[in-house]
Amino acid sequence: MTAQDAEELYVEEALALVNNRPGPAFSATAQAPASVSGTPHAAEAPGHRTTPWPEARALAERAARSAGRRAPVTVALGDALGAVLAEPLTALTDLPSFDTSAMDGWAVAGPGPWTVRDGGVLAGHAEPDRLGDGEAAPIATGARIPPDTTAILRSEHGRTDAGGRLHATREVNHGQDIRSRGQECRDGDQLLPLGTRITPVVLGLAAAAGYDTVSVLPRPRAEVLILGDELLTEGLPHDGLIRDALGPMLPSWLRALGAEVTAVRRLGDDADALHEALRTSSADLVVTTGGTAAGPVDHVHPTLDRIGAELLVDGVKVRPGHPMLLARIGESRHLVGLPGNPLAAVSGLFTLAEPLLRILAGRAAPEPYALPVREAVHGHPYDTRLVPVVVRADRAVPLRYNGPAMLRGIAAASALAVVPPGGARPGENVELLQLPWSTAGIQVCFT
Ligand SMILES: Nc1nc2c(c(=O)[nH]1)N[C@H]1C(S)=C(S)[C@@H](COP(=O)(O)OP(=O)(O)OC[C@H]3O[C@@H](n4cnc5c(N)ncnc54)[C@H](O)[C@@H]3O)O[C@H]1N2
Ligand code: MOO
Repeated sequence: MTAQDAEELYVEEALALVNNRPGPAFSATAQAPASVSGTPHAAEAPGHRTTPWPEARALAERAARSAGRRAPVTVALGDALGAVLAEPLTALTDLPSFDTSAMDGWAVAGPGPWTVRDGGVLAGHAEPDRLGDGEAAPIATGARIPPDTTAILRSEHGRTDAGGRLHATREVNHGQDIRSRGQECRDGDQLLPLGTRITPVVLGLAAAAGYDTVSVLPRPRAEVLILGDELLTEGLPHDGLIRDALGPMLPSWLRALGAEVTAVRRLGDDADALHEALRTSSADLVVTTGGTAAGPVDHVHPTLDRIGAELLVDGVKVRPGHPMLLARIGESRHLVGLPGNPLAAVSGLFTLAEPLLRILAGRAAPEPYALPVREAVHGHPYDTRLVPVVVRADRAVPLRYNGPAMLRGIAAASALAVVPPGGARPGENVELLQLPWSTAGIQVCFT
């Protein structure tokens, strides 16, 4: 271990300990460990060869762009949620497609009182008979308007007299409560531009506008390889073995980022199995967990070397997660190596997987979002920190239990705060990376 490694490990440990001292939930202590000052450091630690955090994200975007534009695919509406429109959504019909009643009541012709015709008009029925002047017909919301109707009288605004004639209890304006054909759009109008993310509402609009299928950008296919002999898939930890926390977490997270997850495989610490998996995978993105550091069974680097991969990012100036990596492993195919520590893996998801998948999936970048921190947040001397926070009264409140191996903080968080080297003072604005499912977020989609 070099002196620099020792210092970095010390800083990590110190930060985790400081944040884990007993205290009220959702509070961060303002007390810094002895070696970590709150003063921003512009300088880098000597010998640092890793990529600055913003640059790592830009490199991941660039890697995805280099993969080229993928041919659109046609999918049934039921399979389109979360995908991105490859063509503008153009109305295939007028909406409404016929003049229709906006209310339950009577279709009336001319001024009242009216003679009420026998037999009402219901939604989905054939075109009703023309109304004569002074005539009314009971009508349901969504039913076709009889020709020569001048207004709809709501059921609560009409009464019939002893002679069966209908009187209005309110003034009746010409055309009232008639939704006329084409009010929302005309056949051929552009409803949504190319590149729109398909939300549940977009599915509804597409169906209303006559679509059975839509043309979308194909979802990038992602395969997850979980490395580590120490991992259990069930039961309690025992004898130095621990539960795999990433296998249950990553597939749905990757889907939320726009990927189709084709496989989740557990390979242990077997270098040949990893080699074979990388050699034979056809996924656009392979995500590995663990094995990124330089330990005796950390096989990711040697295996990338063995398959002739090009390392685009080899370590990032971010805590946690600094050993994360990005490599090109084939024509338009990439690998993101997430560190094994679970919060470090989350950091890798935000730093490398999110930008890469966002560009591959054709999604728009999230709007930059910043809030003041409620209290001081310690910084790393040289690296960016990603710290789980909750938003309370327009302040980002740092959470405890934010050590690299911990998920307890982020499980309660709505965002990760991007804390610059040197830290953030109380009230200082910090960028927030929203969790895809956070209530304040706009990107909730797990399919
Ligand atoms: N000499 C050094 N050692 C380490 C450094 C370093 O700079 N020099 N960095 C440390 C940091 S920071 C991290 S992060 C880890 C990254 O290690 P790896 O990516 O090689 O991950 P592993 O060694 O396989 O595992 C680390 C840790 O995480 C646990 N783990 C792994 N997979 C899972 C999983 N699916 N679910 C839950 N926990 C998992 C594993 O048991 C280890 O405890 O390296 C440090 N070392
Ligand atoms: O700090 Mo490591 O980067 O534990 O994630």
